[in-house]
Amino acid sequence: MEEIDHLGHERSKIEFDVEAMKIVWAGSQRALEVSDRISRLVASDPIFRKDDRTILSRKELFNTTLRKSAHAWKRIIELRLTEEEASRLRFYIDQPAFMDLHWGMFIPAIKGQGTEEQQKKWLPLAYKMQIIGCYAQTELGHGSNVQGLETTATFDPKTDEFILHSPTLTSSKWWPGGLGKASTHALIYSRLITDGQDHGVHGFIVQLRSLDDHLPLPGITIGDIGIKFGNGAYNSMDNGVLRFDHVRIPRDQMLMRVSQVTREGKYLQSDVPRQLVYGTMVYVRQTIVSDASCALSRAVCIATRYSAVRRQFGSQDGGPETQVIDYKTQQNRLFPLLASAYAYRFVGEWLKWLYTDVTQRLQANDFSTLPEAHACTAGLKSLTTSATADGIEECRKLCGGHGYLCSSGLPELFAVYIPACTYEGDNIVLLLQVSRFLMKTVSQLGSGIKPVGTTAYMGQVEHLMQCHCDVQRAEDWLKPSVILAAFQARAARMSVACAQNLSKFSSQEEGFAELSADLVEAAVAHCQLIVVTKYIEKLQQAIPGKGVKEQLAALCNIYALSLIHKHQGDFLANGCITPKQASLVNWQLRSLYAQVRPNVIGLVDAFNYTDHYLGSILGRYDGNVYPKLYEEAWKDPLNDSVVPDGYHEFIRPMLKQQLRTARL
Ligand SMILES: CCCCC/C=C\C/C=C\C/C=C\C/C=C\C/C=C/C(=O)SCCNC(=O)CCNC(=O)[C@H](O)C(C)(C)COP(=O)(O)OP(=O)(O)OC[C@H]1O[C@@H](n2cnc3c(N)ncnc32)[C@H](O)[C@@H]1OP(=O)(O)O
Ligand SMILES: Cc1cc2nc3c(=O)[nH]c(=O)nc-3n(C[C@H](O)[C@H](O)[C@H](O)COP(=O)(O)OP(=O)(O)OC[C@H]3O[C@@H](n4cnc5c(N)ncnc54)[C@H](O)[C@@H]3O)c2cc1C
Repeated sequence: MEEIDHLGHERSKIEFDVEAMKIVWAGSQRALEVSDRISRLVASDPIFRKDDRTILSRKELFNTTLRKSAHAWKRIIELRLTEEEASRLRFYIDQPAFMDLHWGMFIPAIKGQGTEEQQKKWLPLAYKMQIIGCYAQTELGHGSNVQGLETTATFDPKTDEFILHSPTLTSSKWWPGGLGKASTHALIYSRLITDGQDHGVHGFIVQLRSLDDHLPLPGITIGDIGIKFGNGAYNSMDNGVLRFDHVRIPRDQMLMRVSQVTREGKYLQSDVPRQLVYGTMVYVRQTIVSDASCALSRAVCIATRYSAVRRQFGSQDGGPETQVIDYKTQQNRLFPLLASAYAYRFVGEWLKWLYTDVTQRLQANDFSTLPEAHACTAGLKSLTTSATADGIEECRKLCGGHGYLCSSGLPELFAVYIPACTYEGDNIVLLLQVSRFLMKTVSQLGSGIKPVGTTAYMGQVEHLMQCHCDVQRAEDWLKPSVILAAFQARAARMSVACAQNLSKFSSQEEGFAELSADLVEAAVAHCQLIVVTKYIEKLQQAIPGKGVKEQLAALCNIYALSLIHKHQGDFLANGCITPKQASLVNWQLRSLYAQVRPNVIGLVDAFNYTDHYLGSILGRYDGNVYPKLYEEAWKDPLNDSVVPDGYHEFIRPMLKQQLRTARL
């Protein structure tokens, strides 16, 4: 039987080349080919099914994690997948697992902080999965404050070993993914003590479990920390707890690229900055920005397709009701999220370039761009994950009641995504790092040090403090120079205001504590400017395909103008725009919504997500929502029997008792 495309009418209206847009979204023709091939491979393999995840018990769910990970590894070997293909495989399997931490943090940490010798010893074992590693930094008592970690690694010159110890309950390692049940090894961040002196936090490779029977090694207490938010979701991950009781490891298991301990127990610091110990977090924060575009685009794809299928009110003469996507309020909530998904994609691409550049410089002992890389990764991780978490929840609401069903895919996506606002650095703590960087930049203005990179705009601070926005008609808001000037003026004015207010305090520390809410807002303004700038720069490149650039430009304008609307308090209070110009933003936004409306199904089709990956009845490619929702309801285990288990024990006696009481 021929399949009906319930969204066919929508697809017939699309004004741009969707296939060309798929290439832009994927990054290149080759990346699209890899993504497409691997997503189909996953979708067609029954071991990777995920439609039952929300009803499995924790043990069953974890068992599927193990099965899927082992099967994925088998396929990687059999098909000789490249690193890129293997990473796509993990992405499309779409189930958080210990493998993420092994490949995503354990290996990068050894690469970034290990000496050549250490890399030679450990990386081949890790690459062949002969050991499984995790990243164990956070403790029960400290996560954000890394310098406050309490686990100790004390050098014993007699035996040439470090003794790992957990001196307090709060020093127990707590949260590391993969630690609870799967890992054989961990990168333990602990205080280095030599000759009674505390040298602060350093990384150590520690074996936790036997490679023969997986039992914990002597002196090690280890387990899972318990069930987390939401059904399914992040519960496939074995986040763990770990305590050491005087566990000995050889000296050469301290990662020694940044600093070394000699055979005699002497502590040596190399030229490499200490902050490199935090390097793995910079790497992962960068990947999290691209991940945000994936999570948001997934939610937006579901909400957009469903909004085109769903009809409510507005029927005239028995004709069809209005598609909810045609309500301006729906567009005003949904289209800025669609635009944000594209914006985060492009800023993620740029951040990847920045990270690659800083890594190459570090290898050549050029550390000059490290502060900028830290501020950008911290700030953009914070901005994009907060907006994505809120955006997923907004998409759920955009789908009305059906969005609350697990079969919409949105509750699980929300539950699995929201910890991104916390892991790899709490989002507020990270924004405070950005504001520190901004305050330093402002304090150096006029000292001869020219601001570069993402703070280069501060070089024109005098102009930015008094310039006026050049908008008279709504269409003027479409000029990239006008948008950039408004965002630059807002960011510069907010940072300068914070710096001026800070100078009123007797100490910098007191000022930072008192003004931290304002500092966070200044950091957000700076990060939004980066996203807008990188999107505009993307549009300056050649982008092939009929109508593709026009659609991307419309989305860029929607992204920027919806932010101006949302934060108009900042723009107005700082005198960057007038109330009249703020109202022209809304006029222009409405016109942009009308421009993209016929194309929105094409813009979400361009993500090229399979129905398996989306995991949503509401977001099905064919829009065949109602029959599938109806069918799905009958699969619920509660519907296995017509009369529920427990009827005779609980319902019947209640009913009978009421009957007796009524008769009395
Ligand atoms: C089959 C294939 C599979 C493939 C898999 C592929 C990919 C998967 C990828 C990844 C997995 C992704 C997700 C998995 C999910 C979850 C994992 C979660 C893991 C974790 O959460 S790990 C723990 C993370 N913890 C944190 O982020 C803690 C946050 N806190 C900090 O970062 C710091 O403590 C702090 C807040 C920055 C403060 O540090 P402190 O030492 O006190 O510093 P300051 O005094 O404030 O600053 C001193 C100085 O240093 C600069 N600085 C700080 N941090 C950095 C840095 N990271 N890099 C460079 N410089 C830094 C700071 O700016 C100051 O500079 P000054 O010039 O001002 O002195
Ligand atoms: C799902 C998940 C997976 C994780 N995986 C790992 C892992 O693999 N390995 C690992 O080592 N860790 C992991 N973590 C731990 C994670 O990195 C930390 O939880 C995170 O860094 C936040 O630290 P915290 O819990 O100490 O929060 P806290 O710092 O205690 O935050 C609590 C509140 O205090 C506020 N706050 C804290 N400091 C300040 C300040 N200076 N100024 C203003 N406000 C402040 C925060 O904004 C927040 O609102 C994971 C966590 C989660 C949730």
